[in-house]
Amino acid sequence: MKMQIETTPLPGVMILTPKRHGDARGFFSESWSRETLAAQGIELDFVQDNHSLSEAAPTLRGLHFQAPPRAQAKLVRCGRGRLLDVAVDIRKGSPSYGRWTGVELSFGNGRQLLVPAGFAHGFVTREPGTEIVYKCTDTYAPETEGAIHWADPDLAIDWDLPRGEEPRLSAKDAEAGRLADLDSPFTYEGPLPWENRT
Ligand SMILES: Cc1cn([C@H]2C[C@H](O)[C@@H](COP(=O)(O)OP(=O)(O)O[C@H]3O[C@H](C)C(=O)[C@H](O)[C@H]3O)O2)c(=O)[nH]c1=O
Repeated sequence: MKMQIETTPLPGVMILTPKRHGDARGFFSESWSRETLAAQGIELDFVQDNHSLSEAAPTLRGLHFQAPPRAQAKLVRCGRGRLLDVAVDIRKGSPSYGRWTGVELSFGNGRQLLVPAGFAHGFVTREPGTEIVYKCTDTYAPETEGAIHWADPDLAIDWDLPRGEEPRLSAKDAEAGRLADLDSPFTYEGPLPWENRT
């Protein structure tokens, strides 16, 4: 099996873990293959790869999204270090609207998180020098970007921060508003194709 596919408590958000072919040199893995995912009902065409380094820990980036028609699904993995990756359902009318899930991604566990369009995405790093790499199904469109505050009390995300430590943030993220004050540009259109297959 090339890719282990697991559900999370948040419908539509999936954990994809590629098989690592180990040998005396180290390992090889296919981190993404359109064919492998399509066979599981996950037909996504990625058009941009992103890579960011966060020097200090905890650094928190998010919660971000691009609005339709430039919405992005993302396939996220941790190239170096360790992070908690978080997705929030912001599709109006969704049975899981406003719910979040968090999964630890690390170079060690090789896990990847599939964040569908319609979900806000953010992460907090757990080691210095953590790198994140992720594929997106649309290109960068800053005019469509939206943000939700990482500590939105209605979301009540448990970022599991070290006691009393404030995360390093961008000014944009520090000033983000609450989901309740956002007219989300996303509307629930029913279960995602892969929700009923796994
Ligand atoms: C997202 C993006 C940014 N940039 C430029 C714009 C700024 O000059 C610089 C940093 O951008 P920003 O502060 O928005 O980067 P992050 O805070 O890491 O934002 C990302 O973090 C969360 C977790 C995400 O899921 C999104 O991909 C994205 O919003 O990179 C680009 O040139 N292309 C891009 O696609």
